[in-house]
Amino acid sequence: MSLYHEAAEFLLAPTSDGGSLKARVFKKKGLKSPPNQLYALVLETCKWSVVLKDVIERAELLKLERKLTPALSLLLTHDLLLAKGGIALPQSHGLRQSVERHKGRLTSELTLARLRRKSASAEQLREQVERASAGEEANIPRWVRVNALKSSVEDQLKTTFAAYKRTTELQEVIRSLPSKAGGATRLVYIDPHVPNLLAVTQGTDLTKTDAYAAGKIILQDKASCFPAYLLDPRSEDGDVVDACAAPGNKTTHLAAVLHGHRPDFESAPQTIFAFEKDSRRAQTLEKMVRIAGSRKQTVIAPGQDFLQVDPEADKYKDVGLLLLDPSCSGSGIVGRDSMPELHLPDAFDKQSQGKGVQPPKNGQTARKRKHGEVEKGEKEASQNVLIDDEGNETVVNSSKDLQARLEALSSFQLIILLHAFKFPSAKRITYSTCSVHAEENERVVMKALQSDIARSRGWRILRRDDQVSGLRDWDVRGLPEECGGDTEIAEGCIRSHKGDGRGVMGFFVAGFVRSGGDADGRGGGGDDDDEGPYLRDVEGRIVRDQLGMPVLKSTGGPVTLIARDESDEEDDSSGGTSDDQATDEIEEDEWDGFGD
Ligand SMILES: C[S@@+](CC[C@H](N)C(=O)[O-])C[C@H]1O[C@@H](n2cnc3c(N)ncnc32)[C@H](O)[C@@H]1O
Repeated sequence: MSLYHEAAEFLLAPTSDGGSLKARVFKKKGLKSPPNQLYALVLETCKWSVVLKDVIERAELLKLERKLTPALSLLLTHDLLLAKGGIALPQSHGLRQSVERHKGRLTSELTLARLRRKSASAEQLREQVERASAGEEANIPRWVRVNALKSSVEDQLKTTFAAYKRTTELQEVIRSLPSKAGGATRLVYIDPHVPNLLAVTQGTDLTKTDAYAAGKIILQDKASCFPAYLLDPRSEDGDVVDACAAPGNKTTHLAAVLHGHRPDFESAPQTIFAFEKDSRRAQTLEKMVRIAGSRKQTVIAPGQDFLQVDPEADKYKDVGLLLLDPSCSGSGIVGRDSMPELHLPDAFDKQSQGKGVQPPKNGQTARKRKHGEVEKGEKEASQNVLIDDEGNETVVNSSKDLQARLEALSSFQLIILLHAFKFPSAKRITYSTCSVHAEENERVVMKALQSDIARSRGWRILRRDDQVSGLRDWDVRGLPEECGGDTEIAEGCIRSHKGDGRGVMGFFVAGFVRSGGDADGRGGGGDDDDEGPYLRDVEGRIVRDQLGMPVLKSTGGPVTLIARDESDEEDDSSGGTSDDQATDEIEEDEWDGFGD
């Protein structure tokens, strides 16, 4: 079967058959064509179908070539007029000839279609098509976290984004489109909430940049950066746990925040324990941590279920902070199925007879139809597929199914949170999901706060006033009605909504702190320890001796100076050079999709 026949099948299949286009193409067994090529062809044809339908109908292609189906005519015309290499079939191939012999007519119809759309150039028409097909992704810029372990915002503005124009308006970035003619329309914006975060014009493949290959930039949605920033790990906080770590966006962010908070004196080494139950995903985590330059301080436990970890074990005795980002419904993720609306040209019999919709022939339809819309007879009932943040698909036929799925997820999420409460020295925890459902968010928080373990160990919500400044200023908060009307808890919860103009995905994060030791009188952080081991003045500044060394609460004396050995801080690059990082590229979906 040719590339075009395989592509036609995907073009016409309802999206409810197995999730996103990407998932459907890449998971399909026995394909003859390379999945990358197939995916690009179907997606691009779909984007252009609104223009190409017009071109094909006006050129009467289906009247002149009776053997061509509407789907094949779209795919072949797309490649003939818009693909660099033209139609990917031998010159003598019948399908190729059936379209190529009308090249003159089709080309002039494309020009006329462009002029009808008031586009001054082919480039402008392309921009129009991109914008029209972008769906909910049209409201999102490309978020780029500059990895403080390897680079800085200043560095990146001078290098990777040197051709970009600075703007202070996020909306301008969202509306901008890359121009092939130059960098004039490519914009960069420095985020005011999360340190080291940039928003840039969508549409440029940043995974091809040196900075990406070298781990200097990480493609991560803004909201996905909230948990590590909210947890705010510092040198005095001890070890850190990332309980559900792959693919590693937040693990590497934790390392970067820690690095940014390094005191100017030698402090105890800190370990990030990164647990990941799924061994395959743990490999991606390993790769990401290595590329990001934090492999040395991260202990990865591949295949390790966090719930099987003993909080009382000696090696976790110094764990002061935990980041929990468990599996969730993924309902806040933007662009899970980014397939644009398909516009099929009318079949010839309809065009000539002008008699309304003709019955579909051979799986073709004779009218515009939306993806996922199923012709009667093709399938009895349409199914909805819920794709979670790990890409797993669950068929959800009714609201009852959805409720059952949410119940299962939220019970697991609560168990993870209660398990984290048990770590004896823990003093701060963040809990996050990329779900929009209160069942997985505020309701889990409320149940956790009401649990026996929370009460006995003194866990409470991290109040808005006590949060890091960027998130204190973020004004989208939890739902009071889901927090039993408790505004302190609702205000402590942080939400983000897709499509609200802030350019982010749907997300939720809450922080927990301990306000006392546990029933056994064991340490814990609590208010007394919130400020860490150093003496602070009334304004919260660390008290220093005459030489500028911080004074320890425990001894009343200054910290002993040990020269920092810079060589210890070198990246662990032994695992891979930037060359192999470039070829060994992490799939973008995994890089920023699951965890977002
Ligand atoms: C939402 S994803 C985490 C995304 C990640 N925090 C990031 O930002 O890149 C959830 C991950 O938790 C893992 N997971 C689920 N249950 C787990 C458990 N009990 N112990 C450890 N990992 C678990 C899943 O395999 C999945 O990789």
